[in-house]
Amino acid sequence: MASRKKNLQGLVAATITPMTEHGEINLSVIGQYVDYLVEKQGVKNIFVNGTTGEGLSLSISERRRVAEEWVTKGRNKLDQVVIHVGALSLKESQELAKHAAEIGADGIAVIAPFFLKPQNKDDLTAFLKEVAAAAPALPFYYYHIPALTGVKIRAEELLDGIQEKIPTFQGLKFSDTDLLDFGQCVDQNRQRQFAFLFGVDEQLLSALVMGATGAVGSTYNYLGKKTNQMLEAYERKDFSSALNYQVLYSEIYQLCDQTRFWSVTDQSHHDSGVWDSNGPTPAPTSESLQGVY
Ligand SMILES: CC(=O)N[C@H](C=O)[C@@H](O)[C@H](O)[C@H](O)CO
Ligand SMILES: CC(=O)C(=O)O
Repeated sequence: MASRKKNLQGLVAATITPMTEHGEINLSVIGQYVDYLVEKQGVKNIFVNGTTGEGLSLSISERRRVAEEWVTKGRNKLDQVVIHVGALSLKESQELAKHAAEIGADGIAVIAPFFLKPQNKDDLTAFLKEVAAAAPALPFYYYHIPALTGVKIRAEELLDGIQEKIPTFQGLKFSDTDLLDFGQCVDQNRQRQFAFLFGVDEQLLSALVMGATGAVGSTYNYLGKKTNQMLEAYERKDFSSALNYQVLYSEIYQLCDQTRFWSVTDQSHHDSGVWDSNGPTPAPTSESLQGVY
């Protein structure tokens, strides 16, 4: 069984992967990055090697080293470190899951295989189950991001009966704008203590209404403090203040137009003195995530 740590809740920053100007992972700034998130942004949970961290553009060995460094530097400072271990190869995904358990991560997350894709819920569940089984003591999160994986199986359908197949299943990271699907996931699993982590930062307020228990996102790297204020406003039912915070995101969105969200995170870390330069990204592409959803 998964160790029943307290549920993952609140904000989770999807970390970017620092690189040197020569295209090597730059582990040396991760300690400062941890301190910055905790002290300046009030964010104590992280999601490593995901979309923002460009985990799928890193080699397996790089992913292992990055994960290890975050866990080591986050010890006694961060609440939870979740490692994304999804890969096209089941064996690689299992290797990363096992490694996450060995280094003492707090959970693993997996996206759907996105080239030769599972065609139905049973295929997808079978893949996830095999990965989860490689780390039987770690909480397991399914990372639903259909706009990027192309796997459109509804999360609500996937979650139906999932705990019988995957006993370590502990939650969903939902990166999609289909709030009907998200709301149904929450509603149909009220008896289970799953984490429902929303992943479209600019729509978080709407997802809170639908029952989100937390959020994972790239913008919490630099808007963590502000978003925590939005969560507090929501808690005290001050919806007009909460909305003001959410509206801020449309400005960020404009800033990100024609660029990559990584660049914005990188620039904010640069301005805050977390590092001098992030250098190139792992894959020499210029793809922008603007308009993914
Ligand atoms: C595709 C992508 O990167 N999604 C991130 C997490 O799921 C979000 O944090 C977005 O970066 C953010 O919501 C802006 O669209
Ligand atoms: C946002 C997020 O969760 C990711 O970058 O994977």
